[in-house]
Amino acid sequence: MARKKTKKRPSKSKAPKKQVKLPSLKLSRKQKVVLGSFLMLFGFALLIAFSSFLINWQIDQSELSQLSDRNVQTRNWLSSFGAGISNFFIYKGFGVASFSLAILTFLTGFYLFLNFNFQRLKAYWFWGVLLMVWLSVFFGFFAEKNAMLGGTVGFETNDYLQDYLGLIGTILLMFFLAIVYLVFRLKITPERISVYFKKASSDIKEEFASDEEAPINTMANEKASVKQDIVPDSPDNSTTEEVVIEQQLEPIVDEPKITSTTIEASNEDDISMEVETTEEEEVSETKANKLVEDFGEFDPKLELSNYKFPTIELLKDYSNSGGITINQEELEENKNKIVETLKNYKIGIDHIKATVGPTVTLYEIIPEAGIRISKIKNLEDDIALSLAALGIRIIAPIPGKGTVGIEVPNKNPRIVSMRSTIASPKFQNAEMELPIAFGKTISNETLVVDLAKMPHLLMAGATGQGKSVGLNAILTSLLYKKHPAEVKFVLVDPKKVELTLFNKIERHYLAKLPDSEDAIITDNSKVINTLNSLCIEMDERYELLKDAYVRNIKEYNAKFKARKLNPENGHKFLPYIVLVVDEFADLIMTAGKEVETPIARLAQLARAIGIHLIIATQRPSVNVITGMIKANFPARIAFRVMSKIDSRTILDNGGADQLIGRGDMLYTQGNELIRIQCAFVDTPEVDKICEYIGSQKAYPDAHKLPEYISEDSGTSLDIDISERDSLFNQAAEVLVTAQQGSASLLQRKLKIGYNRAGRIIDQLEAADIVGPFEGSKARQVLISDLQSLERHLNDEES
Ligand SMILES: Nc1ncnc2c1ncn2[C@@H]1O[C@H](COP(=O)(O)OP(=O)(O)OP(=O)(O)O)[C@@H](O)[C@H]1O
Repeated sequence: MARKKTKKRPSKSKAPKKQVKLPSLKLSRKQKVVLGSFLMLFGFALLIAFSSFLINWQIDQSELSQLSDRNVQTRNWLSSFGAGISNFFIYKGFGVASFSLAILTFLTGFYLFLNFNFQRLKAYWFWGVLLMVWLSVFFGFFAEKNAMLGGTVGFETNDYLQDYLGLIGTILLMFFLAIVYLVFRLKITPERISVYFKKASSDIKEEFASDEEAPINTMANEKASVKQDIVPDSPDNSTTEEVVIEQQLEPIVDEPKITSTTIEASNEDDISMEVETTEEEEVSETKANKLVEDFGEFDPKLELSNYKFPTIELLKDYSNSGGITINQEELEENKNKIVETLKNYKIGIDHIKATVGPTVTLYEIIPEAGIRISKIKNLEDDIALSLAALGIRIIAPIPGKGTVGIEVPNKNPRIVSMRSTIASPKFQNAEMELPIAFGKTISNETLVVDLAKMPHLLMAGATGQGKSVGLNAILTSLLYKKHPAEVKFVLVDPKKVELTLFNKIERHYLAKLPDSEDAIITDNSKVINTLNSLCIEMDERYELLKDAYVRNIKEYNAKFKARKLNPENGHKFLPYIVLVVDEFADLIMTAGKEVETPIARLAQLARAIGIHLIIATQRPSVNVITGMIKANFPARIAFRVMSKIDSRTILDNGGADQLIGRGDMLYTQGNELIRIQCAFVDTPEVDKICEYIGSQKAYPDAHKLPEYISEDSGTSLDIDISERDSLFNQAAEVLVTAQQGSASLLQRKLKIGYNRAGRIIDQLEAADIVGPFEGSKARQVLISDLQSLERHLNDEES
């Protein structure tokens, strides 16, 4: 199997190289302008020549053989040149379909002139040329009436096809090719056509309905549409093209239904009484189903529907730097050494088996009957010393197997390329929320894990042992699998160099505070605001989940996609948020508790609502990785560390001090330790990926995190009664009457948005009217009735 793979690789890598070479012909901006102008004018000239050829070709034809003669006069508007080139393309070539060549040439010039991304142009050429050939063959059917229509290519190809397939066969083939074009290029499918017709008919019905009952315009008849201006990402951003995307977000009516009955008076003295019962309508399944039927499921990716995931060719193939070579001599030598060493300690071996990994080989030993494994375990250090090689790790016993494992580093370690892990079927077919391809295990299997299940990751390793490469591997994995609508990164990089490359994908994948300029946070003091803002985001998301009666982000998003949640009530599609903190030790040293508290809070609570933390540190000392942090980060990665103590701090186990560095790592998700060779992704590769993503159409701005007002200014705002929301008193009355401290109740009763309701709740908390946030439960209301509320507010004012 492994051999097959290595054989395939060279052929795979050859094909893309050809593709990459084409655009690598780098032109300066000036050259592009000159060449672009030339091509535009040339395209225009072709258009003129072709048009005039259609009118004058019969007259000019006799002159064609003597075009080089200066005295020969042609009728073509571009004279001999026009007549010659048109004859070549139209008469001898593709007939009238050749006009597409003129248009494509013009377009190429236009793209060069304005320095647009060539990605789309390639598609124009591909489909344009195909369409030209098809049209030419199609017009070949009419060659007898007008030979000019299909040109020689059209006529000959048509003739050739008819000889083999007959007229009907050729027509069927052409029809089939037309379908292929419609489906792949114009994306026309039966479902789309039926949705279009259904929408048209419902629009007409609505039109009639609104004419008849114009005044009773209920919410259900209104259509909420999201309009978004998208700035195309030309490298210099000099031009702005406005694209309007409309997505039907029809609200689901959940207004209370009021029914009233009247109890008539039985005799004259009696008074009749009207009884009103209010019944809250449930979110109707059928209504949501109908919306899904009409408009399809909500598609969060629609805004960037043309987004293309980075291609595997952007990653380098390191497979030639070694391949899996089984060095028999080395294996034999190590085996003998192990057998001899153990013999010195009077441990006999029954059976020994070797598994060759990318950087280390695992020798699995079954000791002779009667030898207790605990004996080997006690001799662990002595055996390691006797084998005298860096990176030896003894696992006694291997969990679940009852054998003893000795890991010995290979003389020629192999680089595990990111390309090979990304291309592995395990990663490609991973049905995970946030799949990460870490690298390869000792048995050469790609290890793919779900960050969403971890749910947070702690990473440690001495300097230069592969931590930054590891972080890049994680981020790269997510970039290869997740659409910009599905995941956002918050990057904290005090070293200011490691993560800056990701700046290029700011408007696709990064999230930042509303008032900050840079998405990547390099200033420690700003980290505190961001962490607190994430806590607010977390609280808001919990409220949304509670309103939607779901337990986690996955269920919430599924419900939102099925159009069962009303965007008018603040519901929205929630992307996952991955917070990456490089050099956590540095942060703790400068900011201390202020950072630790929100991190611990996020780590404790954020798993259900899709915020995941990855924290990396060089110094895994106990004052950096405190008990509170450790307790909430069950998933840990250790690259090589300098001491056994460090290894114990990070893994609760030794072993990380025995690693060999360069991406050799131990991974645990709470139970056993797995030794992995981390996938290697170099800075230029990450740069290329970011460049590829960054050059595509983006969102107008980075994803906005909620605004965080730091504590000092926050309390002054709350204490300052004059700055309270104008609906503050009304809101207090609503909550005290209902005895329920929920933002969604305020939204419904006061008809306000989610953010405003959240702000009012905060002000109510500051005024001691409602209690603090309690996770999934509603807040407690601290005042029992309206009279007490009035007294409370009066006391405050005086
Ligand atoms: N997975 C890997 N495979 C092969 N070589 C690696 C791997 N990871 C790291 N290396 C090698 O180790 C070098 C240092 O790695 P890296 O920059 O990730 O270290 P670091 O732990 O982040 O160091 P620092 O903490 O100082 O930033 C790399 O330049 C590379 O040559």
